[in-house]
Amino acid sequence: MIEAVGLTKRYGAKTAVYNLSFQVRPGAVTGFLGPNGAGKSTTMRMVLGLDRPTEGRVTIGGLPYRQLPNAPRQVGALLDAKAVHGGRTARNHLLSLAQLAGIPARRVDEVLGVVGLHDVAKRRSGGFSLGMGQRLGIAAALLGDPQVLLFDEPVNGLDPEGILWVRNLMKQLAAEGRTVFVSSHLMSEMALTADHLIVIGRGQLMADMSVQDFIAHNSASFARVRTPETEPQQREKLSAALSEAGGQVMPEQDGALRVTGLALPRISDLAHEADVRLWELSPHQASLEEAYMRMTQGAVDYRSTEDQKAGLMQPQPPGYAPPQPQIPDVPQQGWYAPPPPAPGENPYATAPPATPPADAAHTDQIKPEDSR
Ligand SMILES: Nc1ncnc2c1ncn2[C@@H]1O[C@H](COP(=O)(O)OP(=O)(O)OP(=O)(O)O)[C@@H](O)[C@H]1O
Repeated sequence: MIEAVGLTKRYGAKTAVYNLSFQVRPGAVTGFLGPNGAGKSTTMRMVLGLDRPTEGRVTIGGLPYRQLPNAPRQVGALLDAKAVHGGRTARNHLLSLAQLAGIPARRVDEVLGVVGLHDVAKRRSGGFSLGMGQRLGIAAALLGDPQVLLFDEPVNGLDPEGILWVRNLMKQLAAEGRTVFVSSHLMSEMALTADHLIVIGRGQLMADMSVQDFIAHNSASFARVRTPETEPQQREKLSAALSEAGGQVMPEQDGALRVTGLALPRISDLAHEADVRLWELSPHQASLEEAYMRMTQGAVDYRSTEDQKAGLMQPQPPGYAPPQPQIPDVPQQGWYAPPPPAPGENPYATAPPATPPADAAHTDQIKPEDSR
């Protein structure tokens, strides 16, 4: 288990990570999410003893990384796939790492097979594509058969098949009982890969909860209602009637109304009573990506001046507290090669969207999009 307590890192006047406390448990994939500059890499570097915390501490299995006996056999990491000697072959790169850590050479060939680089093992890594480089970095992380694995943006530069492969690899490693900590910008990818999420913004903890709970808390449902564009007074009339009945009504960019807090049949009845014609009345569910963007909106350092989603930030409801994670007790298994997708199978198929909770229909300033 990785445990951070009050972790803080300052670079001069810049606070990269502030008072961060979390646990990353074995037997699960924990996604580490945050916008650019949120402090994900800094946190991972502190976990790996590459940066010293200004305050607080972070331990792996109860010890700081630097005090772990034979650390490369206990902890594997991919931080920067480009940090390799480009003049060396893939095999020689891994061999040199293995020798430093006292790992037998046969393990090098094993991990080359696991990441699918066996055929290019004798090629210089300097000529590798971004995706091949990522695979080599993952091979290096797996070399010591470690119980704890950290991956910083492992799907960067990978094609869809590579992304699916990484997704399966992470899940398999966790199913073997390992601790898997993976950073990403992409909620959509993490929602498919991770069991648990730690979200940070400007170095501070914003959420620490299971993916299931994140979906339940954030996939709020709402209705879109549209009246004839030629009769704006109808829209005003409907808006007033819905608000009076306790709904939260917000205008959408295309002239429709976004309504939360009222069921669709009730909206229909109220429109009928107000003698307002409807051109659209449709159910929608906020996407997880939007919920994540809303959560981190106030903590984005770098934003385009064209940003369409500015102003979508909503505070968490009063008394909001993330629930404790539930980690499955998965027995340790041996090594494996992740199976390729079966012929004809859609390798990009996703899990069905989760059902929102009954009380999820609260005010949400987000765009109408379905799916996770
Ligand atoms: N060595 C350093 N010296 C000064 N500032 C730093 C240093 N390393 C990181 N920072 C700053 O700390 C903040 C957090 O950076 P970090 O790289 O940890 O974020 P991140 O979440 O990994 O971002 P990204 O998703 O863009 O990789 C940023 O503002 C960054 O500029």
